[in-house]
Amino acid sequence: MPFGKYRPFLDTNPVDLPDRQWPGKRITKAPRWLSTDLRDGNQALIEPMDPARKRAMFDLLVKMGYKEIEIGFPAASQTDLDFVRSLVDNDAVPEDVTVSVLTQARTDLIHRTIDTLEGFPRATVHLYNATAPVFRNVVFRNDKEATKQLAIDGTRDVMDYLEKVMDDDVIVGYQYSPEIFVDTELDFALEVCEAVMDIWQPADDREIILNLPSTVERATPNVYADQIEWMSRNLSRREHVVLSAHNHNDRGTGVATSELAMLAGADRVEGCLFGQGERTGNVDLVTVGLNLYTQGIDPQIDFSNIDEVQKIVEHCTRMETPARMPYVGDLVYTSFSGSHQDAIKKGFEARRKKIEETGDDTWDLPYLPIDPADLGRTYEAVVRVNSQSGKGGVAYLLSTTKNLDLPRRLQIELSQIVKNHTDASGGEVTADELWHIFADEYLPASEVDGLEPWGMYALRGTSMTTDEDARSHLTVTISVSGEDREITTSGNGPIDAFVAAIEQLGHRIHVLDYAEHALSEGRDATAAAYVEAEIDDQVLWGVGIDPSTMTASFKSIISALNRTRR
Ligand SMILES: CC(=O)SCCNC(=O)CCNC(=O)[C@H](O)C(C)(C)COP(=O)(O)OP(=O)(O)OC[C@H]1O[C@@H](n2cnc3c(N)ncnc32)[C@H](O)[C@@H]1OP(=O)(O)O
Ligand SMILES: CC(C)C(=O)C(=O)O
Repeated sequence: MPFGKYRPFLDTNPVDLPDRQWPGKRITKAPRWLSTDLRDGNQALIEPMDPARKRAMFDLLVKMGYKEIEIGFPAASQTDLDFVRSLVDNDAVPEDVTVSVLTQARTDLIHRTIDTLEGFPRATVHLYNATAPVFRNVVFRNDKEATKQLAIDGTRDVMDYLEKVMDDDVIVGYQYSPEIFVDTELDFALEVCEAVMDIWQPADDREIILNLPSTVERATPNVYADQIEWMSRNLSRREHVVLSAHNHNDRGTGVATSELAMLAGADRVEGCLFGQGERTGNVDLVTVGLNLYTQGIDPQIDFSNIDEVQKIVEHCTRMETPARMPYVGDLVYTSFSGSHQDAIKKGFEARRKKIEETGDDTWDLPYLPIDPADLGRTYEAVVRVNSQSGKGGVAYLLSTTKNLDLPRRLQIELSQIVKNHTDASGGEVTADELWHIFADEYLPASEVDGLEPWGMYALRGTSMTTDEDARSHLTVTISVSGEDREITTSGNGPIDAFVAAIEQLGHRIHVLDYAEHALSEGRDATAAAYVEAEIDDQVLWGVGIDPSTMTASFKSIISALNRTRR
């Protein structure tokens, strides 16, 4: 491949900042956010949003807490213009939300854009022109002076027209973007921004937003951070400047670029939900916001129902969210692989214990950087089982879906049985399928839908008394190949007595391990019993489930016994 035709970005765009400060900084608060879903996001859609979709997107952004929303490029089309007007006509903009509209630096477009703002109590006019060399040379065929003049004239046009048509009580802010800031010579970008400020005259209560886009992402994020810090240090009237980052994702590092920009002095971040936008998209506001959240910083945005956000965005944009999309993709809280599942299962157990014992709910779970529950996701999907899974995953799934708390060696035994299935099918075993595999193997007499009862032995009835020496006297009816046999025995406890009954059927049986627990609470509680037994030289587990703990334990022995003959 002819890589020689590309040049290192820093060869053409060096940044002289040997004493850069941003690497030593920390992000401590959320930036000001601007959502450009309805503008940069919308202009990149195969099918731009219709009015109903735009309104659904706008309402979502408001509900999530975005306070600055770019609602379109009203001079672009009647649809864009009608939508802007519909927000005023329907009184849809809450008092604490400022809408923003984009325009090129062309007088007719500026006038048309400002005309659409009639009736808004507050708004931002956003003007852009390209300042980068390739645009100056190829697109505009302008030199530096003419390029700067376009920005100056555009700004003056905005101010003059606002003065002419706007009521005094309307608050109109101003945003200027030198397009492809990253490709523009830094001193020239600064010169243009200063010239724009000379016209706008930022002051107390008259801020200016200087938005410095990586319109096309072309270098590593540290280079953009250097550029932002350089601008932040060199801009005059810095206290009246809102320095804004507008990052695209062409190299796949849009999020890192915005984050480093915050370290470097950006006060504001523009982007789109789930990274919609031109080409590879604008920076994903959800990821940047939730990255802050996972550092204990309030993003000031409500992500607590991420699935609803996803549903509405997918409806509005007609774009699907990839399964690996940070924080929202279908698979991002899911582990298939054994060691991950094992660690997650142990992590959840340790967390439960820590909260019970100390009340400390600090999040510290292996492989899960965020608590899925915070985003409205359930834990159910956290662990899924396929041929890469181990005992931990299988046990986790049975524990979360059926409350079964399997002893460790039973987990190992079951995991092998499940592996045989996954190796044969090659695919995933759902929680339902896992339950069927488990029930078919360990609950031969179960009434689980779709399973045929099987096994030579079945428990039909029991009656037990205990004498004053605590000896158990048991009469038990066991079906043997369809024929009921009543056996009377006694022992040092119910299990001992039941083992004696099994021995009367001609088996050698020795109980190695036993565990039981309640599956549910209350008067109709059910119990699960697990037994590991050596029966006629085979060592294996049995499981019993019954409202009576004693019957559950007998069923577990019958389960193991049947399994020796399967
Ligand atoms: C990086 C970004 O995302 S910027 C936003 C981009 N978004 C969009 O373009 C979506 C909306 N745009 C549109 O609907 C149309 O482009 C319109 C209505 C704004 C203008 O349409 P047209 O008048 O047909 O012009 P067209 O889009 O072809 O623009 C190219 C002309 O505008 C000039 N131009 C481009 N950008 C700017 C600007 N920011 N300021 C001033 N002039 C500009 C070009 O130099 C070119 O001039 P020329 O015709 O003299 O060569
Ligand atoms: C208009 C500007 C901010 C833009 O969208 C870009 O440069 O990507």
